[in-house]
Amino acid sequence: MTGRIDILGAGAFGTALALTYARAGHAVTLWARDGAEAMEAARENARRLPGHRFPDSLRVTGDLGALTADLALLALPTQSLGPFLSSARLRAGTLVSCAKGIDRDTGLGPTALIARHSGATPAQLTGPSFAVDIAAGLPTALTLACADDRIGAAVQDRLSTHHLRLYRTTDVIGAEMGGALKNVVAIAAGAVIGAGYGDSARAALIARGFAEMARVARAAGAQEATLTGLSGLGDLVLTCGSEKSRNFRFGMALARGETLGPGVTVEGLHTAHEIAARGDLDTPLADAVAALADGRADVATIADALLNRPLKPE
Ligand SMILES: NC(=O)C1=CN([C@@H]2O[C@H](COP(=O)(O)OP(=O)(O)OC[C@H]3O[C@@H](n4cnc5c(N)ncnc54)[C@H](OP(=O)(O)O)[C@@H]3O)[C@@H](O)[C@H]2O)C=CC1
Ligand SMILES: O=C(CO)COP(=O)(O)O
Repeated sequence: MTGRIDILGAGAFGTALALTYARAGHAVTLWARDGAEAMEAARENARRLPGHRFPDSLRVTGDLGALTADLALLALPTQSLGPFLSSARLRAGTLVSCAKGIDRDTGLGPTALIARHSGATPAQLTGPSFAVDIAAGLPTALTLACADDRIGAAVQDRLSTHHLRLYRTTDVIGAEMGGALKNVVAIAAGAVIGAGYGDSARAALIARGFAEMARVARAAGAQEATLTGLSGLGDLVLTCGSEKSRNFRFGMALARGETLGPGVTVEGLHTAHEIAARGDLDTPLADAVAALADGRADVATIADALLNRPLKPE
């Protein structure tokens, strides 16, 4: 079934989804805070996702008042979501967040932010998917999480395409936590590779990182099946194994004493600080990523500390 879909946030991911749904026959309106007219004229997002011509059924606007679809996707970074939602007064009945993080001001995930700031039904779209892969039309599978399974099923149906296959869950916390926490492990994995510790060390880090993810997510109420699914393990494997990931590249850069350019979204940095600041669980990787990013320790010191921890059962 095709229809109208609004997408807020013309970054790499919002643009990739807009291309996908417009190609599938939906009438898509993509909202950008800056540069909407230029994108509309060029029929391309040259800054965030170059090389993909917009289909005729995709239009770009800078006017929130032009958004009238009953279903809207929010493709903004997590830290922008709360302030944006509190001022935007969106009219869609269902708001689907695509953000992978935890809000540092409130400690809330994206769907709780939606519930706090709007009357819409919140849902979360998450899982292993690089914007460039989706834009290229490569096969992708994601998780659509919605506490209301009837609405979730309708959204799953509407947002699935031939190349973009959505699975469904009502475990919103599990889906959100998997997406947020895998970014922290990806930064650590990037640091391992950037420091030259090799593929075996990265594999160990991914496995121990998954144990840490599961510990934190379970404490928040996540279900096991969600953690081992696309939104948890699936996205962890993708993000820790590819230099297409900004979180992974950020970790590599940190280990080498370099920086990424300005304006690059690195969600895992905020999530690491949030988890480390909570301090209520054993989270050595989140603590290490926060310390590395703050310049409180270098990679060699952190690796030594992790390796010198008391031996224990797996
Ligand atoms: N890229 C990917 O492969 C994937 C990304 N995601 C998730 O999607 C979310 C967005 O990421 P992505 O699109 O890649 O990020 P980008 O950095 O490519 O784009 C972020 C977009 O958000 C806009 N934005 C930032 N702050 C605000 C604000 N306060 N108000 C309005 N607009 C704002 C930016 O506008 P401007 O251009 O003007 O700065 C930009 O268009 C993240 O949570 C990410 O984890 C999920 C799956 C895959
Ligand atoms: O979430 C992603 C892939 O699923 C994108 O990862 P990065 O934000 O690290 O680029």
